[in-house]
Amino acid sequence: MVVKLVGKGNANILLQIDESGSLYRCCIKYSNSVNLCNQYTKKNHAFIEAEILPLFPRGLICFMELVEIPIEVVLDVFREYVNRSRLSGTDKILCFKLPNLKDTRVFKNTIQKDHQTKICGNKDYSRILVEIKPKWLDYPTSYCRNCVDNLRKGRNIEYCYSNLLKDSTELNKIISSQTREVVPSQFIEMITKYFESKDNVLQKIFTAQRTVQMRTNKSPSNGMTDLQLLMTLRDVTCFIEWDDTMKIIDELKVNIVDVDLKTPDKFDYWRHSEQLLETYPDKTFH
Ligand SMILES: O=P(O)(O)O[C@@H]1[C@@H](OP(=O)(O)O)[C@H](OP(=O)(O)O)[C@H](O)[C@H](OP(=O)(O)O)[C@H]1OP(=O)(O)O
Ligand SMILES: Nc1ncnc2c1ncn2[C@@H]1O[C@H](COP(=O)(O)OP(=O)(O)OP(=O)(O)O)[C@@H](O)[C@H]1O
Repeated sequence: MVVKLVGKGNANILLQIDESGSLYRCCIKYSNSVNLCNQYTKKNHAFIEAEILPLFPRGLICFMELVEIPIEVVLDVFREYVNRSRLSGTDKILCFKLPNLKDTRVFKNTIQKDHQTKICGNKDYSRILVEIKPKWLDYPTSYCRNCVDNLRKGRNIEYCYSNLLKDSTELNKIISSQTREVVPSQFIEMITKYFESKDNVLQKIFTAQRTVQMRTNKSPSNGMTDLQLLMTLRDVTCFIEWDDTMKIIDELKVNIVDVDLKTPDKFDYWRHSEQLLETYPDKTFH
């Protein structure tokens, strides 16, 4: 099978290399060295097992298996992102094998899309996939970190997932009226019930963020490690899949992805962002 690039972020590419229904998520963080990418992937896997999984109910973090693949298999795509890969003396790529949560052959219709929310549907809208990036649900500032950050980045996003956590009517702003015209009413009913429930994914992420924040306050000596973990929890993506056979909210397929270890070299970026946010004149409170 021809290797296909099915997703790309700042630090990873997602490849389809077989018909198994799985994807291979390869690190491209270190564009000059496959070895460094492999070392990071190994460390990242250990971090996810030791630090992330214990913070969440079983099954909520997307299942990821650490696997090795021969570099030849993916070289054609991979070499566009990681230079000199052949010269690094490495013949294997370490990556995560994970289920494909957004089969683009199925979810062909993009119904709504902005930086924090994507809603896609299959041909007849009997399956709907919602992809969200909720960001900072527990924030230490008096102002809302998400809203002010979106303002300073020039994004016109008029809702906030930290608001949805407190008030389920925020969903009226998140799911647009055009979307409501297209998707089945059963989907709207179920997703509304889901976000009204105390067990929704936002509550779980909030609890994880709060747990780590409190631990940091109690023993600041863990400083950088806990900050890295906290920043990971503030940058996750969630997939929520509905189909028209589902009767109760527990049947929704919910997965959290992108729970990668943040590296200490991001510290200056975080400090700089914090300064920009603190001095940003237009604050939002809720
Ligand atoms: O700090 P922020 O809020 O700007 O978050 C960055 C994200 O910005 P956004 O959420 O889109 O506004 C940013 O997202 P985008 O690239 O803008 O889609 C990344 O997720 C970045 O993480 P990393 O450097 O790829 O590990 C994120 O950096 P981290 O702060 O999570 O390290
Ligand atoms: N399991 C999955 N199945 C299908 N698509 C996925 C899956 N995981 C992620 N994606 C898609 O691939 C894109 C990039 O993947 P990912 O978020 O892992 O990259 P990243 O480099 O970590 O991103 P970022 O730039 O946020 O750091 C995501 O935005 C998402 O749309």
